[in-house]
Amino acid sequence: MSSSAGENGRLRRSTTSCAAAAPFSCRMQEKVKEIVEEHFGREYELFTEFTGLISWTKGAKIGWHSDDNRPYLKQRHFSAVCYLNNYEEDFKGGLFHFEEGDPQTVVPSAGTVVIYTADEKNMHCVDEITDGERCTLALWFTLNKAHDEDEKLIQQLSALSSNFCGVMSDQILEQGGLTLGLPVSASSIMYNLNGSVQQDERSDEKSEVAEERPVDDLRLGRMARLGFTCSFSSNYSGDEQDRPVGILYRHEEVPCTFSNMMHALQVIQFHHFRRSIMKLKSSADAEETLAFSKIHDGTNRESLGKENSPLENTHGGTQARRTSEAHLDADIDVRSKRRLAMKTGREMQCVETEIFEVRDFIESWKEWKAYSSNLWDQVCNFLPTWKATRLLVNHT
Ligand SMILES: O=C(O)CCC(=O)C(=O)O
Ligand SMILES: [Fe+2]
Repeated sequence: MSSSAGENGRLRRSTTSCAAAAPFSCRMQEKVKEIVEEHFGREYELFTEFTGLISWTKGAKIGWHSDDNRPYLKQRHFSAVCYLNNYEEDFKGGLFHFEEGDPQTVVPSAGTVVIYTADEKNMHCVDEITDGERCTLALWFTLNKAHDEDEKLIQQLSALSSNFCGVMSDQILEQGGLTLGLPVSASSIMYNLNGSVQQDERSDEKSEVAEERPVDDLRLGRMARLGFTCSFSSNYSGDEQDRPVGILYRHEEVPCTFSNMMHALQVIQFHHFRRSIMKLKSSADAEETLAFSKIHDGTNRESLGKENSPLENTHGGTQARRTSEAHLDADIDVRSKRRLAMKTGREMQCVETEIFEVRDFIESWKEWKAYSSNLWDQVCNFLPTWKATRLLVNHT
């Protein structure tokens, strides 16, 4: 880990590994808090006021502001933004700038954390995202214990567990218990950084409406990005947040039911994530197969050149290309060839993401259920300790 202190009490710190990739990481939170405490000489004095996993997509930006620039944000004393992916590689635009001092510009890269005081000494902005998705974990810290987000979460989980204590986690999930109980993140209220009108009131500059239709509800907005919409049962009279929903993928009904919108979004996002992992694995397999085939028949794929790549052939190539493919055919089976195409062909990759298999989605739905059921068991397990210490600490 390297770090350098700048003027204005800022620190920019880079880690060599990306611990931030773990989505629900208390450890990450604690680590960042320690860094902030140490840098600002506030050891053991800070409480986490807000943690948000934030996705910035095309059109999103934030103008010059300080992070405490509203009366209801005055409890924010220190800010930390952890970058979870890479400028230029994963998204375009989205540079972070301080109005003055050093460093003036921060180039987001996975594992880098920028920390600064939340007051007007550190006015900053983020350039518009012009392509891709920029992912960050934003944290604000406070000296005021009354604004400790851990304590609020513990209270909510306690209330939930007292309703469902002793009930099988599976049944809780069936009734929507877990998704109902987990707090709707503040980010769904504060941020809708999808290129539609920016809802963050802290910024005086509103971003332009991009070509996407403005979606007020972040959950619906995120579903829409992945091709899904919600269908609501008409005969429901309860709280809107708890309304059971069905989903459609590109107007086709998906045969799964969800306790509420949040639950649907969780499964959809998990499915998306699971598919991307599967793709990565497949392409790694294909690479291995290819390497094996090179050893086996002495073919050097590089020397075949782009014209001769098997990918070209999947798009209907010339006879010459086919000949090269036939050469490779000796060792690469049809499945591996498809995988290889997925890895090397951007065009092909796009086509692949369009393919939606209901059976695959149901698999994700089941896996998510098992995951959240396990998570619930852990919450129940740790809750007594959390309540006693009034702190969510990592027990693993
Ligand atoms: O994502 C960033 O780089 C900074 C975000 C920011 O300034 C904010 O959320 O207040
Ligand atoms: Fe900010």
